[in-house]
Amino acid sequence: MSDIILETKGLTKHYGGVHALEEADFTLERGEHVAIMGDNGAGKSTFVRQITGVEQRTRGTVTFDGDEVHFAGPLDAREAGIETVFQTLALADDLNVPDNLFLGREKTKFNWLGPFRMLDYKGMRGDTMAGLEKTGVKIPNIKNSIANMSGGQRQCVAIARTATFASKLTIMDEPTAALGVQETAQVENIIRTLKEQGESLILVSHNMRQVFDLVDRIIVFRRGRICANLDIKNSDYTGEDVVSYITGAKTGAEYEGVA
Ligand SMILES: Nc1ncnc2c1ncn2[C@@H]1O[C@H](COP(=O)(O)OP(=O)(O)OP(=O)(O)O)[C@@H](O)[C@H]1O
Repeated sequence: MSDIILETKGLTKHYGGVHALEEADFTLERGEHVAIMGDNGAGKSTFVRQITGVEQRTRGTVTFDGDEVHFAGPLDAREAGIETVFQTLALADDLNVPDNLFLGREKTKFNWLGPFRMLDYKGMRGDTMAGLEKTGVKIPNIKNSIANMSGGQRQCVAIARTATFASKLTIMDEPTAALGVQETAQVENIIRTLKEQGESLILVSHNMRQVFDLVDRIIVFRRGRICANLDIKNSDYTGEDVVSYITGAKTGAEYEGVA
């Protein structure tokens, strides 16, 4: 089994004349936590959308868990083992926690009373509880609809999907952007738990403290291109260095010192 869980080569996305993503070469090792940083409009979300099947790339390759992949949509990516927590949470307000977690991939069981399969509510509740426990998320009552939960709780539910489905890669696009201090701390704790469990993670974030706290490596995007690859665990890069790459004051750290 290769140590690389995700690799992109020459990944490019043009929206008409807008070159949102240009020739992105990127690798993520199994169990590694990498942050993607960059100014507004730098191409971070575009990069995530090409990996998660939300959009079809203009060109380039994506290799996931050893296979070159062309996801037709987000469900395809999910089935392959990529769980994404988007900025817009993609949770259904009127549904409860298990229904949200299993939306689009409901668990069914054989119905002895008829010829059809039926929804396995008990099984889904059990798996939900296990997923929440694994990530340390505390939700008072999983049967409550999502609409009655705080922003932080909702975010935790979205993240708990990762543990429930034993995904191979979690991608979070600014998971704490809309959260308060306590809720942010809760989400960050879950990310630490995922690290301890060996989960691979891509974290899109503007929060320098958070990134230095949580990840092994920072990738900086600028004007659609990867302009820096900074191994922050094994070097003395500072937040100032990262800002210099984000603004373009510094250049030339693409895949420096990393295979
Ligand atoms: N559907 C689209 N159609 C046309 N242009 C787009 C589309 N989506 C993104 N863009 C453009 O592509 C560029 C990259 O956008 P993207 O959303 O990836 O940036 P970002 O780094 O995620 O920014 P932010 O931090 O603000 O979320 C921007 O110039 C944006 O206007």
